[in-house]
Amino acid sequence: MLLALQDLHKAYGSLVVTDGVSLSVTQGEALGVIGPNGAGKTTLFGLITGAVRPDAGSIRLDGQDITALPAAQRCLAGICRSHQIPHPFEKLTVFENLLVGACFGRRMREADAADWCAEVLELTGLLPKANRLGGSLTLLDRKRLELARALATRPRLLLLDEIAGGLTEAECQALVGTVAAIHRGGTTIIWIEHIVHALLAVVGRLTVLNFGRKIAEGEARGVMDLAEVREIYLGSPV
Ligand SMILES: Nc1ncnc2c1ncn2[C@@H]1O[C@H](COP(=O)(O)OP(=O)(O)OP(=O)(O)O)[C@@H](O)[C@H]1O
Repeated sequence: MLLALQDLHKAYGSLVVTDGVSLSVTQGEALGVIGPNGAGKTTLFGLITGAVRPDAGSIRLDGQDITALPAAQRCLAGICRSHQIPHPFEKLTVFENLLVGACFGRRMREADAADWCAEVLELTGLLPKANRLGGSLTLLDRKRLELARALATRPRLLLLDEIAGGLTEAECQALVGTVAAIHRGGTTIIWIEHIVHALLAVVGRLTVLNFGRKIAEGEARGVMDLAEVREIYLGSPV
């Protein structure tokens, strides 16, 4: 098992955001996470990356307890995420943005980092924009850069937070192709996404959260067909 979350709890005051969530991801798997706004999906990524400390429960990577490991150490261990709202280093070029990930997020030597970042630029379609400033990009390219920066850290476990939102259908399809290629390359992925058809093109398994609880999990299309999921998530009782 690559990642195992056991009975995680997190509350902000009286607001319970993560309520006894357990889940496991095997090496090479692609898992989708869906749920209504405020269900606790992004908080789950915070817990996995170390930005958010759980009130109770444990997180294991490769069987090792990393619950108390700081975020930077988890990145070095191979866990990296993208954020829902891209925040590139606006005054650095696209290539430099990636170098930061490779050199500081993974401590690659500069020459290795440059080679790897060139590969990531190619994979994410950003090669023609390598010398553009991060702050000058369109939404699609900012989203690509957000994904590319995470990838630059050479993660074993890549966490994607709503990367398809706000894109046109053609842009969304292009992004799906990129994520599928990353997955085929052997990277384990957990993807939070509201654009369900994009998610289903890549993930084999789905976890559904509602009010901080896991309410369903299993083979992706089977989960989407569950009456409870359709009612809670799609607002359409069957
Ligand atoms: N640092 C914080 N302090 C207080 N409340 C928080 C904090 N972080 C998240 N919350 C609250 O926790 C709840 C879950 O937030 P979270 O962002 O995890 O949900 P989500 O499922 O990712 O939602 P969305 O689909 O809208 O991104 C929300 O009600 C949010 O306002």
